[in-house]
Amino acid sequence: MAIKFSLKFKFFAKIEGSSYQHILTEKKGAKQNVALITLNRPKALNALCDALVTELGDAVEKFDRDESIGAVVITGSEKAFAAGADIKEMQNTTFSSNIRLRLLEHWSKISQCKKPIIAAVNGFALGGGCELAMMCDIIYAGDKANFGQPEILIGVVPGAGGTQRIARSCGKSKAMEMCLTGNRITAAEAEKMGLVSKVFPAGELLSEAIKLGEKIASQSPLIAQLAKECVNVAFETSLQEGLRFEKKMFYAAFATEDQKEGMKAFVEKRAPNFKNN
Ligand SMILES: CCC/C=C/C(=O)SCCNC(=O)CCNC(=O)[C@H](O)C(C)(C)COP(=O)([O-])OP(=O)([O-])OC[C@H]1O[C@@H](n2cnc3c(N)ncnc32)[C@H](O)[C@@H]1OP(=O)([O-])[O-]
Repeated sequence: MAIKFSLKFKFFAKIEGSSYQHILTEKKGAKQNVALITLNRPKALNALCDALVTELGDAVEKFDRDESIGAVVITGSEKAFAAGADIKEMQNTTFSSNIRLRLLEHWSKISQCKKPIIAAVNGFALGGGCELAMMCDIIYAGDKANFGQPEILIGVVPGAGGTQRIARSCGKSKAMEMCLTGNRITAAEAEKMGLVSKVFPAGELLSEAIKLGEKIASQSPLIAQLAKECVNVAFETSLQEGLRFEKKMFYAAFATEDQKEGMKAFVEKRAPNFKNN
């Protein structure tokens, strides 16, 4: 009985976010349908230590399963979104311990989320921080943000998608320049090269990101999930395969009640009332 109670309590506490040490979680927006996860390790500029990434993965997974949530926002502080993986924690690991302990495997929980994730980036987004932002679906940046893959400066290569995601979304030359020099780019440059969707004054960034989350959360969650999957397929397959996949998803949308409601509402000149069905 006692065991049952404590397990139940632990589960509840985690959902509320109170048991997390390195992140804060809350629900935002007029309908409380946007999850906000704030990286909160200020002394280390939100360096992504193993414990932080484990908590982040756990929170993302829980919000992904929470039917009241339609979009997730991940942010940091005004000084740093995240200054990279934790160098102090990594410095003495070895090739064999990396394999044995499956280093970085749990980072993939973020990109496996079915719901749309928005990165709201102020300050440094370096190394693993830049890679974390790129695991999200949309990046909004504050005007003082800067992005970079400085791994080469400390004798390693990016390990959580930097070489692959920059190359795919911004082309070879930009990816090579960032990964071979470790140079940082400004928010304006990141916007110009398509890494970032929009740039806002730093103080307005979070509210804009939440507003975007609310807009996404007001759509059918079911259809938003399909749309996210379709866009992601573009990064993983040929154009013909991607077009075929998109067409199948388009056909499949007609099996949902939300498609019927969406089109009916258009014809009746009213707002749709999506049921996630
Ligand atoms: C995931 C797969 C592959 C990814 C690999 C990577 O990401 S590799 C990493 C790629 N990233 C990088 O190479 C960037 C490394 N960071 C920097 O270059 C600079 O900190 C800065 C330019 C971001 C800010 O300069 P600033 O003068 O404004 O601030 P400051 O320097 O005084 O820092 C304040 C405190 O934060 C600490 N801390 C900061 N970052 C990390 C970290 N990643 N780790 C641990 N700790 C870190 C710093 O030690 C200090 O604590 P201390 O010693 O006082 O107890």
